[in-house]
Amino acid sequence: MFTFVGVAIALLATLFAYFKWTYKYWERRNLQYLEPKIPYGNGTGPFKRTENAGFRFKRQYEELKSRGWKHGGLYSILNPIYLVADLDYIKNIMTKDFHYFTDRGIYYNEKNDPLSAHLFALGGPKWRHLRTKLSPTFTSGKMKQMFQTLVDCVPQLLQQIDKNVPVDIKEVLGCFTTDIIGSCAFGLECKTFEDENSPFREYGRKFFQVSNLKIAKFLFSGNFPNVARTLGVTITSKDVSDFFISVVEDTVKYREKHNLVRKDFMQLLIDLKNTEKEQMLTIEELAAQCFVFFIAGFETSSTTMTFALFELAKRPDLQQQVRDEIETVLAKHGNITYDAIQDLKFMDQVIDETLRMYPPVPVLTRKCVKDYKIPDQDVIIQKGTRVFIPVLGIHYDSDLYPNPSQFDPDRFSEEKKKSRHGYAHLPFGEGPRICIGMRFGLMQTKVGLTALLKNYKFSVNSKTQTPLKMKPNSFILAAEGDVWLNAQKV
Ligand code: HEM
Repeated sequence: MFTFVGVAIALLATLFAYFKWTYKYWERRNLQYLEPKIPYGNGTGPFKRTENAGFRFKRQYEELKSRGWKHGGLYSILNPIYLVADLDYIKNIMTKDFHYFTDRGIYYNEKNDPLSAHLFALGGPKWRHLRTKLSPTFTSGKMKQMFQTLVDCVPQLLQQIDKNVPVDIKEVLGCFTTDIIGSCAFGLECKTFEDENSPFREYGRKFFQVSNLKIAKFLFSGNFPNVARTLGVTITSKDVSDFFISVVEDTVKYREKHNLVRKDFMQLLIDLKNTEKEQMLTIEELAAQCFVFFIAGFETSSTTMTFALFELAKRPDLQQQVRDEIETVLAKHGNITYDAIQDLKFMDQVIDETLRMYPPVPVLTRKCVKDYKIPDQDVIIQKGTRVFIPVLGIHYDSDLYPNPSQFDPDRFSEEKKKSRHGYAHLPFGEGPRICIGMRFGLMQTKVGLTALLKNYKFSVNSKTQTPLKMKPNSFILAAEGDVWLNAQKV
């Protein structure tokens, strides 16, 4: 018994000493750091989350700035994290010196969880190859070709608003973007409005439901990716994975058998699969890319529309300004067309401001892939270090955006945009790893907002809990609970 207690104490003491030694890493590398706590460093454990991680990094950004630091060290369990506050440093990392930071440092496991090996997570030459091949999928020409598919989803959206007043706008818009992405990425009619338990909606929702176990897996695999791979840790649950892989297999088989060609993402991936000889895409790799378009594409745009409508519902004057612009532009173009959407300049400002206050991805990450010397500093970021860019912190920095909690689209007038640092607004990221679907995301957001604001006046219903709270356990910034709006026909 005494021996066991003795061994346990010795082990604990060794572990404690190891943590203490590790937590001197940044000191040894000559970088100021925020004091970590054993065992989670500067983070929180999976079971004590009371806020979205974006807010923690926002506070840490504010802490660095208040100390006059341009950057600083943090720890996630036993791993050093490099947190950047200076916008020029951020520009170097994301763009100028990108070749040192080509990877995102997100865990994936091709063998046990094939859907996790997608463009967002992949690094190195595999990412570069796919990115080059997939980029032509998102040109403005391709967006124009897909435009009608988006517009075709509008009548069901409007029907839903008519049927349900007050309306749970987050849910309705989630269905709208699921239908759009389902059609463009999988070439399928998801019919989520007709069947609220349609598998695309169900599995899409499930992917974003974050349990403590999922957070624990994420924390573990992010910090110890090699051990996690050896242990076969998976991020996508089996039913979600089975569903998406079988949908893709069936669709590819059907199209190839019937020589069916459609103007959608799926087709571009099939072409890639069939034309590439050397680095041919397997069906699983193809499914992973469809999956990421779906996952990255529906929730980001539906939350953006939700937050924009929520803010506009509180400001009838701004709401009317957007409506007036829609009327003028549609009178000129006759209908909701691709070109009409490009002319909605004030709506662009509203969306930019919404994405400033509610960036769906509140923290951006990179992984250093070769030792990098910070310009003008005696600090070297070692290969393998994860780099975090606190987007939410930057977006709420009152030096960049005075009175940051106020919704003010005027901040994004051409003149004001020019007067700010180019990296002060990062809702889509920047550099070669910028969101590949940005054009598509903006297009569906603008189509949805145009259709809704043209036809309805929105106000906040008393069932909505204000001020809005953000989900603590979510990878993206999303409202906790429903967002209920009153909709009155114009
Ligand atoms: C409002 C809508 C959207 C927002 C705010 C958004 C935001 C982002 C952000 C912040 C990143 C990381 C960029 C970086 O690290 O520099 C990203 C990457 C990505 N997004 Fe989006 N996104 C949106 C819509 C979409 C859509 C519609 C799609 C696909 C159809 C998409 C697919 C992707 C993919 C595949 C990546 C990974 C790109 C790479 O690593 O090469 N996103 N997105």
